[in-house]
Amino acid sequence: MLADPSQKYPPFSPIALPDRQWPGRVLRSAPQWMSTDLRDGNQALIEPLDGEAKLRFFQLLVAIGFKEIEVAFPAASQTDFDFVRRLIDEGHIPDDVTIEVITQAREDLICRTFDALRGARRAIVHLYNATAPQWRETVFASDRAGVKALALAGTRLIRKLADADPATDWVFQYSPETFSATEPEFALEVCNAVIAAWEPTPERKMIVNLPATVEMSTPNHYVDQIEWMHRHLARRDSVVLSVHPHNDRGTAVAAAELALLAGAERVEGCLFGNGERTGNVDLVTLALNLYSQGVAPGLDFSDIDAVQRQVEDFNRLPVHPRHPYAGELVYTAFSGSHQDAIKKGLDARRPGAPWQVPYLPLDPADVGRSYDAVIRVNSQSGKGGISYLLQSEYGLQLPRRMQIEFSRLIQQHTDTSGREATADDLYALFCRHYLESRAPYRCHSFAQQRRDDGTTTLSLQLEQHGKNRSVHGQGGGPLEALLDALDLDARIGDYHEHALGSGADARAACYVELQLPGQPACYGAGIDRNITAAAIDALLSALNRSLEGEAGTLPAGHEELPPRTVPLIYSR
Ligand SMILES: CC(=O)SCCNC(=O)CCNC(=O)[C@H](O)C(C)(C)COP(=O)(O)OP(=O)(O)OC[C@H]1O[C@@H](n2cnc3c(N)ncnc32)[C@H](O)[C@@H]1OP(=O)(O)O
Ligand SMILES: CC(C)C(=O)C(=O)O
Repeated sequence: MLADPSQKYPPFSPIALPDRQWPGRVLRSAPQWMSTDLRDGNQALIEPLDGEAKLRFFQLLVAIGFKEIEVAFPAASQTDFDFVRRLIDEGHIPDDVTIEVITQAREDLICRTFDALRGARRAIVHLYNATAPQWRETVFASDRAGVKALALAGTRLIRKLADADPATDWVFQYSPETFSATEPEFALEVCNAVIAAWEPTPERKMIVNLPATVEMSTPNHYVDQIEWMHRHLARRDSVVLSVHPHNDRGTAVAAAELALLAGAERVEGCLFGNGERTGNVDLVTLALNLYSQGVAPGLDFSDIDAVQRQVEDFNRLPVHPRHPYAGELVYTAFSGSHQDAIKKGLDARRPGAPWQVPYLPLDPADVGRSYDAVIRVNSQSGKGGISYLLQSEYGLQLPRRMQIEFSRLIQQHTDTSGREATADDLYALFCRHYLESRAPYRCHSFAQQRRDDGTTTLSLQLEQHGKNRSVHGQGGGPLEALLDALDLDARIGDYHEHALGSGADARAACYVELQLPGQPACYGAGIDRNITAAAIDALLSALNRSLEGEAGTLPAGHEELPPRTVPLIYSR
C-alpha cells in the first residue's frame, strides 16, 4: 500500500447542500421494494441461474411479498428471454406482482426486449446508460451530449413500442447508471430530458432510479445527491424516485436508509446482498431494520432459515455466519457477560411487553430462530450461558455457587479443547463430574425412618473403597443422618432440589455443597425418582469429589461456605 494514497485516490467531491433536510427525519413506513435478484444478482453469479432455478427463485420472491421483481435482461441471453416468455405464457405472475426487465439503449436490444414481454399484463421496462465522465469517455467514446442523446433515443423508442402495444400496462424506468459518480447537474439534465420525453403523469408515473453503481463516498454524500435530485427533478409528482445502492464501501444499507429519508420512495436490491462485486444492498437487512424499529416492512421473513437455505442453493454462495439477522451466529452469545445479560433478559420477559433483551435487537422467534441457539459456550463463556443451556436443554437448575464451580470445569475443558461446548457436551461433563462420581463411596440401598421427635434415622448399605458396609445414623434430616452414619466431621453448605419432568416420570435433582475439614467446599449432585436417594447420591458425590481432589474449583472469594439459608433437607 502507498504511504500517501491521496494522489492515486483523490477524495470524492461532495455536493453542497447546507440546508439538507434528511438528517432530522425518521423512517416511519416501508418503501416500495424491488428485488433484482434475478437480474443484477444473477449477472454476478459464477454460474447464472437456469430457467428452472429462476422460476423457483421468482416463486420464493413472490412468497416473501415482493410486488416488483426484475426478472431478466431478456436481450442478453436466450435463457433470460425464454424465462420471461415462460413467466407470461405459463401464467406464473400473480395479479399484484409486476415483472421488470432491463435493456441497454440500443435499438436491437430494445426491440428484443419488447418481443420478450409481448402479452404481459403489466411490465416495467428498465432503460439504463452510464452517465459519469469516466464511462462517457472510456465506454462510449462520447461526451455529455452524446450520452444524453443515447438516453433520449432509447426512451423514445420504448415509448413508440409501448404505444403500439396498449394491451400491456407499461411502466417506464430510467437509470442513469453510475449516477453517484456523475456531475449532479448533468445527471439532472439527462433525467429531466428523459422525463420530458416520456411525459409521465401522477396517474401514470415513471420510475427514476439513481444507482450507486459503484459506491463512491460516505453515505451522507450520496444522500445529499439524492435529496438534491428529489428537489430538482421535473414533474416530481409523476416520478417514483428509486435508489439502487451497491456495497463497495460496505455502507449500502446506510445509504439506502438515508436515501429514503432524503426523498427516495423505492429501493432496489437483493436478498442477503448478492450482486456485482461486494453486492447490491441487502433487502433482508433493510426490511428487518425497519421491523426492529416497529415498522412493518411488507416482506415476510418469518422463516429466515428457509429463505437463506434456498437463496444459498440458488446462488451457490454462502451467507456469512455473522450476516445481520440471518447468519448462523447472530442470535448467539459466546462471551460470559453477554450470556448473563441475555439470560436475565429472557427470564424477565413478560407477554405483550416491548422486546427488551440485552444484546438482541430482534426476538429470534420472529424470524423462526429458536432461543436454544441464542447461547453457545466456548472458553470466553461464563456461568450464565452454561447454566442457561443446562436448564433449557436438560432442565437442570444449578444453584448459583455451583454454576460458578461448574463453569470453571467447563472453562478448563474448552481451554484445552479450543472448541465450542454444546449443550450435550455440557451435560456429559456434568454427568462425568457429578452424577458419575461414585467412588470411593456409593450407596446401594437405604431405609429411612422419621421419629415422632422429628429426627430421622438412616440405615444404608454402602460400598466404601470397594468394600460393602452397613452403616446407621441419625439427625435432623436424611443428610445429617448420613453424615452421622459416615462419622464425618463435614459441613453442608448449600442444599438445593427441584423436580425434573412431571407426572409419573418426575425425578428429583439434588445439589449439595460439602466442606471437609481443611478443604475447600465442593458440590455434588444426584438425580433419582426418590428424593432421599437423590439427596444421598448428591452428598456422596460431593464427598467423593472432595476426596478425589476435585474440590477447589470455586474461585477466590467463594472457598468459604456461606451461612446456610435453607434447611438441610425436607422432613417428610
Ligand atoms: C450496472 C449494471 O449492472 S448494467 C447491466 C449489465 N448487465 C449485463 O451486461 C449482463 C448482460 N449483458 C450482456 O450479455 C451483453 O453485454 C449484451 C448481450 C447486452 C450486449 O453484448 P455486446 O453487444 O457483445 O456488447 P458488450 O456487452 O460488449 O457491450 C459493449 C457495447 O455496448 C455499449 N453499451 C454499454 N452500455 C450501453 C447502454 N446502456 N446503452 C447503449 N449502449 C451501451 C458500449 O458502449 C459498447 O459499445 P461498442 O461495442 O460500440 O464499444
Ligand atoms: C443499471 C443499474 C440500475 C445497475 O444495475 C447499477 O447501476 O448497478
